[in-house]
Amino acid sequence: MVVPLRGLVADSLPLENPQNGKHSLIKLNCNCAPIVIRDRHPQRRRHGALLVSRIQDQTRHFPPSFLAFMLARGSLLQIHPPLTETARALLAHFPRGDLAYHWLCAYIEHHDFRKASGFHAFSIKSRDTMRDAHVLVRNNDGYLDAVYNFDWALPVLFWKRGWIAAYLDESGLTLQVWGFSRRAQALRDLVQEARHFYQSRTEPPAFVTDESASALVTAVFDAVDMSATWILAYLQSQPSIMLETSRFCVSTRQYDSGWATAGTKVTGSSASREQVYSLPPRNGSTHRFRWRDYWVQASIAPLKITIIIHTTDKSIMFSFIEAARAKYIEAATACVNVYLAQASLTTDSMHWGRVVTKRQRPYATLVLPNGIKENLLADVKEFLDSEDWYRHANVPHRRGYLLYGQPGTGKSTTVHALAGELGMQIFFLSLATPGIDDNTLGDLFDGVTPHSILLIEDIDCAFPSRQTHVEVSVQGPGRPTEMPSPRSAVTLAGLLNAMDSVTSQEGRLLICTTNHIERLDPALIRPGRIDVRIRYSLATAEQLKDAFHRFYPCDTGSPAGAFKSTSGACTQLARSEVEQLALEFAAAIPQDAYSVAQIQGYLLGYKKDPFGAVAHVAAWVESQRFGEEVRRFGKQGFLTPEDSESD
Ligand SMILES: Nc1ncnc2c1ncn2[C@@H]1O[C@H](COP(=O)(O)OP(=O)(O)OP(=O)(O)O)[C@@H](O)[C@H]1O
Repeated sequence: MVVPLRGLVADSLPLENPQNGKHSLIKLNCNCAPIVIRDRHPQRRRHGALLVSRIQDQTRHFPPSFLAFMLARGSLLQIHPPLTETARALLAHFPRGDLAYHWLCAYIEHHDFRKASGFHAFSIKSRDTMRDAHVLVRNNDGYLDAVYNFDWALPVLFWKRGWIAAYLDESGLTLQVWGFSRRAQALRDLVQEARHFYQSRTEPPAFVTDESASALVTAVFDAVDMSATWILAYLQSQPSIMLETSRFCVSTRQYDSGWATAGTKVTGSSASREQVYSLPPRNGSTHRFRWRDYWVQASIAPLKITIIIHTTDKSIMFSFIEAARAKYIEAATACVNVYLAQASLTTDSMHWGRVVTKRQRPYATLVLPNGIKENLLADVKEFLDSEDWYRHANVPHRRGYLLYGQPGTGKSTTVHALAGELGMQIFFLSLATPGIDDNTLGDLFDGVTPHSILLIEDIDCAFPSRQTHVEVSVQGPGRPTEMPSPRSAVTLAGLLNAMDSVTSQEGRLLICTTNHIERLDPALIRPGRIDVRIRYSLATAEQLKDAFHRFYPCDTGSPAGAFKSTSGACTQLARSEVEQLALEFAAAIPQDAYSVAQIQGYLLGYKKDPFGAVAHVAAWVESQRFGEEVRRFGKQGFLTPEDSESD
């Protein structure tokens, strides 16, 4: 039998009888010549003839490339016999990037691969280089897995309650469904099945680009925004990310708490102590991982992180972000994150960038005169709890504190301990940081997140106050006559503006520290800007005793609890003994003469030896006095500007 069908290329192909699965050879002799079908079985010969006539009939529904393909691979000859004249194809188009497009592509690729014959086209790569892997063949032997990339240059024909032809072009995926009836149902079933397959598959879906992911829920996180920090930390906690990538970025720098505690922390031992290093996701990398029931793709670029979740349900993205945030906060509760101002890579602006993580310092370890730390804590708590009151009273929900006094008296330590106690983060601002001026200062104030502390240390160093200008310019001989030049590009007016800014975050605490309150402009510390001032003095007798107790706890569980006795043996001291020693220690040191930092420095020389600390303290005090004398004596000939200021 000869059927004329021009323009198609074919050869000897097997014909499968769908009834019994048996094959017979059909000779298609084409090449612009009539097709010849040879089969000894009259039934099948008739069937073959019918098929070929259908080919002609359906030609208008198929793109030429599809027809060529079907003949080339023999798929067309597998068409089920009950295809009749009345059968018409149902056409369904799935635009590129639509979610159903992803389901169907993945489903067809997966299933077609499973029953692949020699006519299928695949490109095969090692897993390491894959960008759009469709079918992974796992070896689990530690070597790279093979990846078969389905080649969509050729259309696919398969049976699913009806014959379905699928082909891809620029616009998306087109399906043609044939059957006597219920073609729409066949299509619906296919889409549904593909969806289930997609959701439950264990292999990651193909990488998607921004355009092809238009239907998927996508979120972009600005690298300088705090949320990017949560996401990065969260990504690092996903073990599958670590499995998939073989290119690591290794860091011994202590990133933020999330990264340090997020599960992929790697520790290696050095001779003396354990070194911790982390493997943060690399810039320029893209990762796919399973999150709950969804596939997530994360692309990390220098300026942004893009998260694409294979779903159309926005609430899944919100849950993802919330999970990242919660995990970050949970990890951060054991630490205090200190954010530092950083210049932007692209613009002239500054933002809160680098994060330094500090171990929490228990608030109880603060050694301050009676009531100071308790009052401060109560005041801050009251402020944080009275947001509603501030709103109703139309007062900006902000509070300013000034901690002032001698160096080493615990001002910075207080802020650190307070942040740890209340689970707050610190935004540390040094007004002398290059790049910070009146313009960028406002952005930094605005960028402080609610429920955080904005800490400006040594606020007096940034610019001399109006009073200081006068004082310094009337100094006598031997003193610097010119005004000290400002060390910050920020002006007093700029700082006052930033403090008063209406856009500045609500619920933030501003804490400034200074060693020289007298140098501050009164406008800077007026109520409304600075509401509470706390003076830090040199150690009182009470603080001396407290400092001693902190060094030599009576708690048996504490690693610092075993001490050398007078005989040199290791022993545990009774509370009464420590109290007695603390009294002796405090009595030997003059009050208001030394900072807690100085006392701490002395006690560090007697870490396990409270008796030694008490025995040698008088000599230490004497040596300090002597040192002071020498310093004064030396001043006659070697007076420095710093010395003159401290006088
Ligand atoms: N009141 C204190 N309570 C507990 N520790 C203190 C206290 N004062 C000082 N220290 C200890 O001394 C060291 C220096 O303290 P800190 O930096 O808080 O002082 P400071 O007043 O901020 O000094 P500066 O004005 O020079 O910045 C810290 O390690 C801290 O442990």
